[in-house]
Amino acid sequence: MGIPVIDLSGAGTPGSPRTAEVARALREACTTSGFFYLVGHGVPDEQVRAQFELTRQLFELPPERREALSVRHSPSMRGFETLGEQTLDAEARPDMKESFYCGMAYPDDHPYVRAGYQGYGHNQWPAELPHAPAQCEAYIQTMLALCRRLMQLLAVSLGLDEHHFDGSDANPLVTLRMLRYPPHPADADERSFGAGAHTDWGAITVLAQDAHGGLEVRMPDGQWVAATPLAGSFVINLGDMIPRWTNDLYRSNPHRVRNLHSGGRARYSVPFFYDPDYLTRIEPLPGTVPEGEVPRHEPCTAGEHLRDMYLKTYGLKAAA
Ligand SMILES: O=C(O)CCC(=O)C(=O)O
Ligand SMILES: [Fe+2]
Repeated sequence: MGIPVIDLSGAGTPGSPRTAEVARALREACTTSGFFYLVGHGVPDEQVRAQFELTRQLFELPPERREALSVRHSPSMRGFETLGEQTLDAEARPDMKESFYCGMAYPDDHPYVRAGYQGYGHNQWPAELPHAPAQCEAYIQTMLALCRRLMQLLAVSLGLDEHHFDGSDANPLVTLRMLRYPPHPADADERSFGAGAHTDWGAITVLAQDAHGGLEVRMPDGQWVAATPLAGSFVINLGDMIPRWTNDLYRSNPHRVRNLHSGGRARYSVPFFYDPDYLTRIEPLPGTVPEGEVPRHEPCTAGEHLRDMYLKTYGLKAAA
């Protein structure tokens, strides 16, 4: 079994003619691989290309500048992280990737920032790249609109009203990450990864990957399958919040990265992580707990769920 391709054309807005057909394809993907390629999404190639160009520029900044803008100096986890700073798979070596995190900017007097909710706050931008803030903000808005549409299609795929999730992201908890993977070292062992095996934690991830490949997905039968780059597509996957929301009907499958196919060059990727409002309740959706059974997960808020995951892979201390 491979990673399916879903074509969003003709289903891009509520009530559009292919809505039911795309929802059926989504249900199939979400109950099996939890991953699919999305084509016909309407995001201009040029906008994605510009994000990769910016990613390259970010990692060309001198190490001392990246250190000055480290996530360690940001209460909202925005900025640079260096090689080895995250370990996604606790059994593996630290990840061989560097990244830059940014997100929607929330002002310091926003109630969620004042409450210290993880992930809400301002960004850290390098002054050397003055176009970065507006460009990333535009990309985030494009991705947010796409994810809102995907949530509508997910609702239809679950037999719910198309607008069931509308309004669940009054203060979206979204993260744009730009990643650089150095070439896989010749002396790497079986515990060396660009990104160790992990599931994503949030609701939906929209990944733009470059043409080199290197992402691998574990299918329900345990096989690792390459997410071979498909020009013009995004790789979409569900994070752990969706199984929690669907009583494990929909899957968040493990994936990992090894930069093995780039001919000794760096690999770049740009994932966007979509989560609803920090305070959105994540509990089984109507119709997902079979008659006579008890829910498989404790209810929580989206924010509580994410905070637990960050603590796990960064060894951060719990926020007071
Ligand atoms: O770089 C990739 O292809 C995947 C990155 C990833 O899985 C993540 O950041 O969660
Ligand atoms: Fe991931």
